[in-house]
Amino acid sequence: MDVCVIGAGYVGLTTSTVLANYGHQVFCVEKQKEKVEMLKTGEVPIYEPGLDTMLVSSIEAGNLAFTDDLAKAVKKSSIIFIAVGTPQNSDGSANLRFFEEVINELSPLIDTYKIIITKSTVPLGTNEALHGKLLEKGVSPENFDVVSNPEFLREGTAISDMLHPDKIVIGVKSHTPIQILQKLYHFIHAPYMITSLTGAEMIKYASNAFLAVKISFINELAKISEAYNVDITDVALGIGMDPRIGHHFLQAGLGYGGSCFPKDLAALEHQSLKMNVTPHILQAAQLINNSLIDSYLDKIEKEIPRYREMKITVWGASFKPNTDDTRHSQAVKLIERLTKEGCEVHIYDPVVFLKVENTTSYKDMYESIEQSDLLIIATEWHQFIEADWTIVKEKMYGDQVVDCRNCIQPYTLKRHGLKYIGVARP
Ligand SMILES: NC(=O)C1=CN([C@@H]2O[C@H](COP(=O)(O)OP(=O)(O)OC[C@H]3O[C@@H](n4cnc5c(N)ncnc54)[C@H](O)[C@@H]3O)[C@@H](O)[C@H]2O)C=CC1
Ligand SMILES: O=C(O)[C@H]1O[C@H](OP(=O)(O)OP(=O)(O)OC[C@H]2O[C@@H](n3ccc(=O)[nH]c3=O)[C@H](O)[C@@H]2O)[C@H](O)[C@@H](O)[C@@H]1O
Repeated sequence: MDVCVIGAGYVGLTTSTVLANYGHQVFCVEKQKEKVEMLKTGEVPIYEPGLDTMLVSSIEAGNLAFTDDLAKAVKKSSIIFIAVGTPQNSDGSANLRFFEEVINELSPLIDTYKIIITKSTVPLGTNEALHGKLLEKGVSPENFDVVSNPEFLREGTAISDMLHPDKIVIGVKSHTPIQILQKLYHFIHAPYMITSLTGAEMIKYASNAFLAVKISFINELAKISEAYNVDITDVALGIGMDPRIGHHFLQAGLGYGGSCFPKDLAALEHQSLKMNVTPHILQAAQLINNSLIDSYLDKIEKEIPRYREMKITVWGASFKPNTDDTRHSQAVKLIERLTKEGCEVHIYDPVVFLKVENTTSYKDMYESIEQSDLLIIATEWHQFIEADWTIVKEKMYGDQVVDCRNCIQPYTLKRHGLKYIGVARP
């Protein structure tokens, strides 16, 4: 099938590459010219394991092309994905500027039947409004169907998540496009969840909100557990054994970040308040998440009152392991706070070379801890969990390690003469 994907971010690139890899003819349209030029040579602007190899082989097979020419791509395609960003406005609402720009550019180009699929996460009612707008702009109703097909991939495992999702959510106004979508996704074996356009939008927000609430729940329990000298990792393991609860998203620590959870919770809260519904749980989840950096700083101050005069190394800058994305990264926020407090901050991340004023970034993990008084682990990269603690002990001046992700066994550090500070890990 001939497909046009608008937006070459995480979602657009993964969608384009996977569809092209399974035999579809894909045009990926990106408005940033330098990004297009880079992608044409097979260079991927983001760190996403496995994406570069699949992208290059799709280009070589002649199934994937990059362009900034929307008109050309739309003309050749019967299926159009919108995968542009929907960032956060200062009042918490979703900013639909990019989405609306696409609709304005797209509508005059629709002169034969096209399925317009929204992959971007958009507020409730956006796809209904899109349908109305296209009619208003004079697009013939026979020439299009709008589909809301939200994406559930995670950064770091984007390809595998897209190939093996637990469901495909399809929001429609009419059943006409469903069979075509099933053909498009012939290589994915997952149940279809068919609902209304707005139902699909809500499923997407609800999924992210539920996962974020789960994280804030375990972080609240971690605070209570700490007060009672209970190990939160035991609690997470214990409650997770109940299949109704499950083990996922019960890792206590510095909280959630990234390009989606913070903005999607804020957007859902905004949509809820707009309808005079107070979203107590969503508000509490955000409140807890926003308190976590302070909690760790209080903890550090309690254990090491002179920490502001110290040389501190932070391991981790990305919002989670296996990505170079630092959008809304709790690690970066922590680094910025430490710098503001006057600490001398040194940083190492396996893929991010962070540039923050008054900090020093390193390309070598062990070099970054030379003569450090304190080591803070802010992102649970595998390299940190598997660190050689003998080297760490030798190189550091101090002996304290703050594990903001509860990702290291306390006794591993103790065995090497290092002091472990986690949350609720007696
Ligand atoms: N990042 C993720 O893991 C996931 C993101 N989402 C949602 O998918 C959407 C996209 O997210 P990302 O891929 O992270 O966004 P992104 O911000 O990384 O990439 C969006 C791309 O679209 C391009 N763009 C903007 N306007 C354009 C236009 N008029 N024509 C052509 N290209 C244009 C931008 O230049 C940018 O390269 C968002 O709504 C997000 O909430 C959903 C699931 C996962
Ligand atoms: O809409 C989106 O963009 C995506 O948002 C998340 O994916 P992602 O942001 O890539 O990352 P996650 O693995 O969900 O982690 C999000 C944040 O939660 C934190 N987290 C996760 C799990 C946990 O137990 N504890 C915890 O603090 C991570 O460190 C990270 O900062 C969702 O998991 C995806 O399903 C969704 O498609």
